[in-house]
Amino acid sequence: MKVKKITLHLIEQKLLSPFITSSGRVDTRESILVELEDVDGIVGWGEVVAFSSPWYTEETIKTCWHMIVDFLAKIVLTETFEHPNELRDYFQHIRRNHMAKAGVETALWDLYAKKKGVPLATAIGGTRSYIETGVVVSIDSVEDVLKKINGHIKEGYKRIKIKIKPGQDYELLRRIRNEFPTVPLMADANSAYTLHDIDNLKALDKFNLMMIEQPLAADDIFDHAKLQRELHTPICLDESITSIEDVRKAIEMESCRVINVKVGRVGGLSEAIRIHNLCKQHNIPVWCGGMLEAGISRAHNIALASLPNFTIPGDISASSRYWEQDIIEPEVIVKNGTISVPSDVGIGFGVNREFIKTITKDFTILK
Ligand SMILES: O=C(O)CCC(=O)c1ccccc1C(=O)O
Ligand SMILES: [Mg+2]
Repeated sequence: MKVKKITLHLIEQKLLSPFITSSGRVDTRESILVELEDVDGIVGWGEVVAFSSPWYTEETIKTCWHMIVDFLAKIVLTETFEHPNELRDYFQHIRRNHMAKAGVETALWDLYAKKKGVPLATAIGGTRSYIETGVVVSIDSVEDVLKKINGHIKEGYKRIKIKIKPGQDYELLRRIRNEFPTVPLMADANSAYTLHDIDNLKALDKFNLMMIEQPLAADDIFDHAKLQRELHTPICLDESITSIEDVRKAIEMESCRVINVKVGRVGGLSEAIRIHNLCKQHNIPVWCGGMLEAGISRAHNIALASLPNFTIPGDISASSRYWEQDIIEPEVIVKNGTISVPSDVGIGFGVNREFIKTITKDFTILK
């Protein structure tokens, strides 16, 4: 593959409803769409999933724009690639900046699959034609959380994830379990607790949660190992896992029993696949996390979740969960809690350029 042109599209869309976690709130969502065009005129699409402010990781839309324009683009435009895995080595001397790298790398994967004439899911070794999926309810009043859960169960989602924080945990979960005693349920704390809260966290064991996601600090695997020894509920790591090396250490230390894989957080699909493979060897189930994304990242997630060790429904909801209109065609629909893995080449969805134009705030062309 020889890329001759990179177009970055900075888009902004309003979420249908604000998304609130213990560490941040999102009302409008900026994203960078990465369009790679090769010498034969074939186009691959990626999406940078960083937020406008650094509440979830240290990256922002602006740092990603800077990284791609000033460092990553040059590598992609200079080198010739046989396979997208090679990009990982070229990017190695640039530290971190995983979401910027992933935006470019996933576009190269789409291009690669299109040139091979196969769906992206096939190109990465996916084995499922349908994926099971869950949905996330953000922090809200107990009454509204119960109402939303009820709606999502009716929509068919296979698993409900709620956001918790100190003071909005025990009572909320008690009320949820009262009304929905058997629904597959998990809680995501986005690092809102410390080991001082250990008794409060142990008290949540009785709600039969599938897992508790990232209770402790975003860069920690040491305290999580201590906590996991005290909890019956499996811990799932999200923020703490930024690479396969983090996974190796977390498994060895027994810091968690489940891992949330996000392509952007770990720097691309190649790293996500390696993480999937390592977890499979160690019988650690994985699931695909979400980033309130637009359709291109959603399509990459669907392909990723078709790998065999993605055995737990992920945060890959329907386009209509967050958007009035998605940037891809057709939009992603959830039927009986499942999404079908597309059989068209590459990401398997069309990209709606006309709609993208109407939500574009800035763009740049790099050659
Ligand atoms: O539905 C989604 O896209 C995922 C929602 C979600 O939980 C989330 C959204 C943005 C940033 C971090 C997280 C998280 O998994 O912690
Ligand atoms: Mg999380």
